[in-house]
Formats: sequence, structure tokens, C-alpha cells
Amino acid sequence: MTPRVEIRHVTKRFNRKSGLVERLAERAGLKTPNPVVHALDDVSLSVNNGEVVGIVGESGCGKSTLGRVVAGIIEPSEGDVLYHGKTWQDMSPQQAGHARLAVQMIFQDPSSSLNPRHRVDEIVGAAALRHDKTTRPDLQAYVAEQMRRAGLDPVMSRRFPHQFSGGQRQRIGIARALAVQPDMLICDESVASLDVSIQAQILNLFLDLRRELNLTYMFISHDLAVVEHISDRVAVMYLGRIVEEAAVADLFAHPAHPYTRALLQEIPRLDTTRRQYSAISGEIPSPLAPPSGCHFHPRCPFAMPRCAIERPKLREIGSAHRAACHLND
Ligand SMILES: Nc1ncnc2c1ncn2[C@@H]1O[C@H](COP(=O)(O)OP(=O)(O)OP(=O)(O)O)[C@@H](O)[C@H]1O
Repeated sequence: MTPRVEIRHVTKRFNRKSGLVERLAERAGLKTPNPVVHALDDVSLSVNNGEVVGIVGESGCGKSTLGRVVAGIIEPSEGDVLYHGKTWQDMSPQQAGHARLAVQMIFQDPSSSLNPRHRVDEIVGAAALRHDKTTRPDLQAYVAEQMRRAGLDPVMSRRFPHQFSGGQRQRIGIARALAVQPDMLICDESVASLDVSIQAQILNLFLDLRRELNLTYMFISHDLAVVEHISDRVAVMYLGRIVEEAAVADLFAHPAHPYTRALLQEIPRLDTTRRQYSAISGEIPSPLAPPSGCHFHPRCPFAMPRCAIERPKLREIGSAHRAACHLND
């Protein structure tokens, strides 16, 4: 079956703006190399229809960049993203317009993405009207339907965002996304700013919407407990690369990559007999100059000389379980 989204060998480099040192050197007539951030490095991943794929990894590993590439907000430097088997180049401008609308992103901080001067019905209805998902005479009923779906009482449709709690504001963002009738949501740390009890409510809303509307999700989070709760499959990223990918139960029970094992040990558990808290030793290296070979080798307790030289391939190590580590050879 054709995947909903197929990411093929995607690389994304950013030219980072020069810092003070570079600017002073430039003024002195010295040439400095333009610093390049390697945000994504040859990433391949498929997301099937109706699936929830969790993307985890420490800050700066490229999770948001991957989400933004899939949402069509930024273009990859190399590689392709296929939507139902087609790249943007394979589509007519009209098809590309539909394909972009079908993938909606839900961000971490709903407040910053909601216009404080617009009322909820304007926020939820604007894009739906613009893209002919409803008509002006039907708008009120249409907005009410989206609000109900997102767990908001439509009687609040004339209020402003500041009159809602953080969790409710996130629900407004979700209602706005649903209003353009997407079939895929990319949730980028969408519950990170909420209290734990509210987080659970919003996660359950995502799962309900998945059942109701057959939505596909890419769920980006640094929080493994959240990802374990919501995902069918999980991809673990480290410095721009996927280092492991497996079904959620398999990944949590049998992590094969030393980085995944270290991340799992980081989950603080109430039941401390199961997993102890222990931080991963060493700093995350800079994406401006990632380590050679396996990016994780400077922090890996099992590193061998080969790991500093040769990039390990992400390959099958079990049924639908892939890992990029020389230890698995
Ligand atoms: N527009 C940009 N210009 C320059 N560098 C960027 C840009 N966007 C992201 N980066 C860099 O790319 C790398 C990956 O960033 P990204 O936001 O994708 O990581 P992340 O895993 O989502 O981290 P976080 O959870 O902190 O957002 C980082 O080093 C970041 O500084």
C-alpha cells in the first residue's frame, strides 16, 4: 500500500547567520567559512495511512525541521517527500495546493499562533472559507462543528483567545486545523507547554480524532512517556539522523541502539525498580560540526574504532525494526 508520506533521503542544511567573531573577521578583511547547520542528514521514513509515528530525540536533533519539511513549510536541500506516492513536482499547482492543505501542523505554543485580536469563530473559519471548505451562510454551523470536535463549547465562539486556558487555546488551534479538512496532523511538541492532566486530555483528543476522521499523525516530542502513549511506531533521531525505528512496544522493550537505551533510561519513573534516572554522559555535539562516522560515538559506552570512521547504515535488525549501529553487525 502506498504510504501517506514517504521521506526519501532527505537532507536539510541551514546557512547559519554569522556571529560576532565572523562579522569582526569579515570587517578585518579575513574570509571565514559560512557556518552550515546539518539539521537533517539523509533521513528516510514512511508514515502509513492512519498511523501515528512518534519522532523523539534531544533538543536540536532535527525533529521540528523534519516536521516542517513534511508539512511543506521548508524545502529539503536534497531528497524528496512523497505524498500518496507523489512529489510536489509530480503534482499540478492545484493538486499541490490540496496536498499542502491536507497536512496541517499543530505547534507547541497555541497563543503565539492565534491572533489575539480575532475572535475564535474568525480564527477557526478564516482558512476554511478561503479554501472553500464551507460557505458564508454555513460558516457559523461549520465553525461550531469544528469546535465541538476539538472539545470546545460553540457558545464560546465570539470570545478572544486570551479568555481561554492554555489547554483550550490548544483546542482552538486544533479546531482551526480541522476546519481545512486535513488527513494528516504534524504535532510539534503540541502538549509540551500544558500541565500533565491537560496533556492527557489533549492526547486522548488526538486519538479520538484519529478514530473519527481516520487521521495520520507525525507526533514530535522530546517526552518519551507522551510518545509511548500515543504512537504506533517510533523513530529516534540523533543529530539529524534516524538511529532507530520500530513499533512502539518493540522499541521500548528491546531498544537496539545505545542512544535509544540511554534515552529510555532517562525516563523518570515512579517505580524506580524498573528504570533509574541517569543522564546521558557528555554534551550533544554541535550540528555545525557533527562527529565523523556514527554521530553518537563520542558519547557511546560501546564505541569501537570503526564507529569514528564509518557511518552505520539504518538496517533491519528484526521484524519492522531498524537500527543504525555497528554493534548489530
Ligand atoms: N531556520 C533555521 N536557520 C538556522 N538553523 C536552524 C533553523 N531551523 C533549525 N535550525 C537548526 O537546526 C538544528 C535542528 O533544529 P530543530 O529545531 O529541527 O531540532 P529539534 O529536535 O526540533 O529541537 P527542539 O526540540 O529544540 O526544537 C538546530 O541546530 C537548529 O538550531
